Amino acid sequence: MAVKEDQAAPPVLDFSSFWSGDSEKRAALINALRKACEDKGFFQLVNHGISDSLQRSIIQASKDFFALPLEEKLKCDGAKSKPSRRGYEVLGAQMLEPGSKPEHKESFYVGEDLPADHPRILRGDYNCSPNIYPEVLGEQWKAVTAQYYREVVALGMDVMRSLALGLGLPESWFDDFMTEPSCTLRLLHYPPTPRGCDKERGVGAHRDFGCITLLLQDSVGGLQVQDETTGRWHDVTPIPGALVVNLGNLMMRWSNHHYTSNTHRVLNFAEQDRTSIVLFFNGNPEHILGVLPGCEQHRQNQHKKYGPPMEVVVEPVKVREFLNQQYLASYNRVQEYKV
Ligand SMILES: O=C(O)CCC(=O)C(=O)O
Ligand SMILES: [Fe+2]
Repeated sequence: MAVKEDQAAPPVLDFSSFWSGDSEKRAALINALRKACEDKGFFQLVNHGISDSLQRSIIQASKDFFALPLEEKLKCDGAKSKPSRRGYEVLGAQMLEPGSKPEHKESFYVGEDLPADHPRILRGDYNCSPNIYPEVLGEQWKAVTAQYYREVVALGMDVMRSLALGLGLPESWFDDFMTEPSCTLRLLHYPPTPRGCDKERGVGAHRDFGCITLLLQDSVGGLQVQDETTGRWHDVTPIPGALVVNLGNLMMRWSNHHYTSNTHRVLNFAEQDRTSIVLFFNGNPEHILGVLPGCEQHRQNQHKKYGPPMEVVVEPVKVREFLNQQYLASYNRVQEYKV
């Protein structure tokens, strides 16, 4: 395991202990996960079961797509498929940090691969639309994204089971919530972030909206997590083969701030392009969020002085409403942006 020089950087945890028959190792992992979730809600997982070759393939698939001419990418323009975001999204479409500039990233959204006549699509379920694929890249591209999607969603479910144990709940506690989960895979391309204006961002400072995020990054770097006590930014250094996992606001709210989401951003100040593959794991959109058992007492996060304001809301809310409000705000900011 890599020795980290930066003590504030997210811990690196070996997820194979979750599946091992060794109960001591498993308990030690659950304990380390719990601490990370209470502290910054950020950790890196190694030995998580997604093969190096699938990781290489999905990174390459992403690079192949973004290398296409703009007119080809625009054939996959997903702007019409809102609120189920699918397909290509141009540079500068989103703004997560109020007061920054529209973000210097382009992306491609992929959801569960359902046929157009699937009952969930016909019913108009939240985040259910047919995927849009770049025909020019053929069937193999589609197969790679679908396989990565399936494997990372399955891993997300096991991470949720480990988080349940960390909260003192049965391993299967989230299983109902995870039936027909609403998940979105986002391929992200960051050209070098322009210099010369301190408002430029690859992704502006934000906390994630949903339940958990599983992120595969290439070796370029640029992801930073904030110490919300001091305001200082710490690099989340790429570790070959590792997945960065972080908790979103949904998990923070549901756990009444026992588990926390944390502010992060991307500044690609390298001279090269950066690729990341992000899975937003959100659970069933119709699920109603109350407060998790054992978390009834609100946990004060008074040490958090930086980052977006943190509302403490306890009225039950549906997953899809909770997510939608946050997505809309991040896109509306670009509409309201004045140069
Ligand atoms: O690309 C990354 O490393 C992070 C992206 C991110 O934070 C997000 O999309 O929410
Ligand atoms: Fe994020």
